[in-house]
Amino acid sequence: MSALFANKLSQFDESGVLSTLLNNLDGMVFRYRNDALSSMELVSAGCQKITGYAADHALYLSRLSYERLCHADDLDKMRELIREALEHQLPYELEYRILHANGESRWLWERGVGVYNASGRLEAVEGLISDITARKKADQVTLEVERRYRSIVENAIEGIFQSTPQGYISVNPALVRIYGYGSPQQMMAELKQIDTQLYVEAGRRQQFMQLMEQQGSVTNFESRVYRKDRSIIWISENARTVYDEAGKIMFYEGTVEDITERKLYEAEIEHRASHDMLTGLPNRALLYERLQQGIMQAQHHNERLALAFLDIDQFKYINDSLGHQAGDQLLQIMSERLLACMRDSDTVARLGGDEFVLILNYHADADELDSVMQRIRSSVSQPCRIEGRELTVTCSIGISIYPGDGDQADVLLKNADAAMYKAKELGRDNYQYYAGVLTPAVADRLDLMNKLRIAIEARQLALHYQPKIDLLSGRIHSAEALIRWQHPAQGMISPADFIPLAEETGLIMPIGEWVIHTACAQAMQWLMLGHQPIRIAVNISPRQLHHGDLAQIVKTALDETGLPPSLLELEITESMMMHNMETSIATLHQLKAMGVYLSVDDFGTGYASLSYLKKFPVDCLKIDQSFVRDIAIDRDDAAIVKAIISLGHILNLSVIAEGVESLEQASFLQQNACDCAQGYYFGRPVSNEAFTLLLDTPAKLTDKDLNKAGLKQEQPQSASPAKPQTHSRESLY
Ligand SMILES: Nc1nc2c(ncn2[C@@H]2O[C@@H]3COP(=O)(O)O[C@H]4[C@@H](O)[C@H](n5cnc6c(=O)[nH]c(N)nc65)O[C@@H]4COP(=O)(O)O[C@H]3[C@H]2O)c(=O)[nH]1
Repeated sequence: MSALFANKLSQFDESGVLSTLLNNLDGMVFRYRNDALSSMELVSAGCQKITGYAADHALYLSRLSYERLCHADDLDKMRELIREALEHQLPYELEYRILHANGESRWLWERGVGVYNASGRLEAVEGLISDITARKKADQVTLEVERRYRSIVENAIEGIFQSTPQGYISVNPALVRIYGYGSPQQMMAELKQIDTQLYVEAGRRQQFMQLMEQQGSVTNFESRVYRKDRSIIWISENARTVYDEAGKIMFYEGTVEDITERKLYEAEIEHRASHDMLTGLPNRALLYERLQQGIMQAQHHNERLALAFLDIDQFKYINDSLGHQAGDQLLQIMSERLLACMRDSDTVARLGGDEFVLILNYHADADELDSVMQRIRSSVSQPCRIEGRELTVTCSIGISIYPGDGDQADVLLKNADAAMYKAKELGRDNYQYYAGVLTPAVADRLDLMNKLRIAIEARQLALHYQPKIDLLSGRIHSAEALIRWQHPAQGMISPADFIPLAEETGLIMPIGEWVIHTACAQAMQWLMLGHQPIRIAVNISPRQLHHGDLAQIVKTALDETGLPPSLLELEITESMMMHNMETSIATLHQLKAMGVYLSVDDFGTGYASLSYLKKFPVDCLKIDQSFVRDIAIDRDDAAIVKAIISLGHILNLSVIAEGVESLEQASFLQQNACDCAQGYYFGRPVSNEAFTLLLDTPAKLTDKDLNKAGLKQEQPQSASPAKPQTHSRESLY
């Protein structure tokens, strides 16, 4: 310590205790007089550390000298503050920067107080100065962190908020934008009742606060909210509760994301999955859901529910004759009309095609339902303009009612469908209630239809084969494939029972395709096994000829199985060919061009005439079994059969008779130059295994048989049969 400083101190502290204390202080104690130079009376040793200069340095002979170390920017403020405090006899406190002897800038904190005499005049100023550089730096860092934080908050794309149960305490510009306000201040001032002003769903804010209280946070809390202009958007909130030291909730803070676009997209995807694209109506999946809900509700309230199955009567005709676009337009018009007839709480769904299903919440009596059905019928049958034409259609409706007609969605639908079918049977353009229409016949039919739907996949269908015999050689010449349905519970079901149903429901398309493919594969197998070439005949139904792509299906089957086209025969009834003649002729020409063999089935039962027959590229006439049955005893039938044989030969067609059950019938046909015959007499339809065995064994129509009837001349096996008739007989290839 310098001599000067020690001297000064000793004036105050004779014992030295005070000077030791002051010099050990982590700061610098000072006292200067209130004279012209502000002469220093006391500066403690801390001066060295704080300023880098020794306390008794000439510099400190006056306060003014000390002030030269001060940062120019802080000096005036410092002086002014001290002057004002002293003038009012108050202590002062200030912070300023100085230049340390080592060239560094330091922050100092100074606290001073004036010393006044009895008359109140300022005698001296004394005080303490400490180095607060470290704290200032820390403050700076804190400030920087805060600045950065603020910048993140201000510039975030997500909305950020702090709120209390009473309202917002801070919000960022993004949130202000999301909620459509002008500024954070405006938003916080106007949006006071968050629960009612913001959330669309009542009680949503309470749920938010409850979760915050229970879990301390919420994640992806999705809600619909009102913007300032009352438009509605979807938001997702993530927030946490901030507690004070005592564990009391101070506020909630969190982020808000506008998820409206995502929600709209999700809604669109959901809509597509549950609605029909053409009409926008609920589809089958949504119908089931609504129906199940409706049933539950009706059950709960002990009410009834009506389900109406509606089918547009002439739709197929319009679709076929005017084209799909016209059909689509008609369906759109119909769906709008149906919607207009229903209440908002009811459902109109489209199952596909021209089938609509309506769910009616049905509170009142049957009259109410009747009047709705009348309204629907009259609305559907109003004329509509499609592609410049005026069209009028009608509809058939079947109605089932919960709980009387079923308490399961499936059952109600099935029963409404049955009732609709009844309405169709009763001449269309009417509606029928299920109760009362379910005759055993209808029930059986529905049952059969449902079973048939799964028959192919369940491998319950099989083909049996019936031989067709060449009457000249007595040998198997070809085979007719006849479908068999082996039902696990019901046993063998006759095609006569299910083929018409399959035709009506459209199931004939997959079934028919399966038959063609299986028959081709079988004939090819026989060929591969080394048997003589056996032509396989397949029955074609009207829908296959008129609505499917028969030529393509046949081509695919031939390509896939490798069967030569000439070994495939298609049997088409004459009535089928007469209907929709132009399409029929075109399809038959396509098939003929491929090399497929074509026969007219059930010949003689339709309206075929010579002139028509000439137009069709057919190879063979098949005389219907109703004429064959009595040829031996009925002269008329015998005459008809003879005439058909002649007619066929005149047209250069082969002729076959079906339903041949006796030797007499076979003899008659042979005598009258019929080329082939088929019937129980020669062989019943049998399984493929049995038919393969048949091919290995001699023909049933043995030489002995034919000789007995005086028909057959013995002929060597290898020799080709003589041609007794004048008409040509095509070769198998
Ligand atoms: N009384 C008597 N009947 C005989 C005799 N010989 C054969 N039949 C039977 O007469 C039917 C001949 O077939 P269809 O006239 O085409 O009549 C067929 C045909 O229209 C249809 N069908 C059968 N299989 C198919 C198929 O795969 N596709 C299509 N679309 N229809 C088929 O079902 C009808 C009935 O078939 P099936 O019950 O197999 O009955 C067969 C056959 O078993 C006989 O000597 N006497």
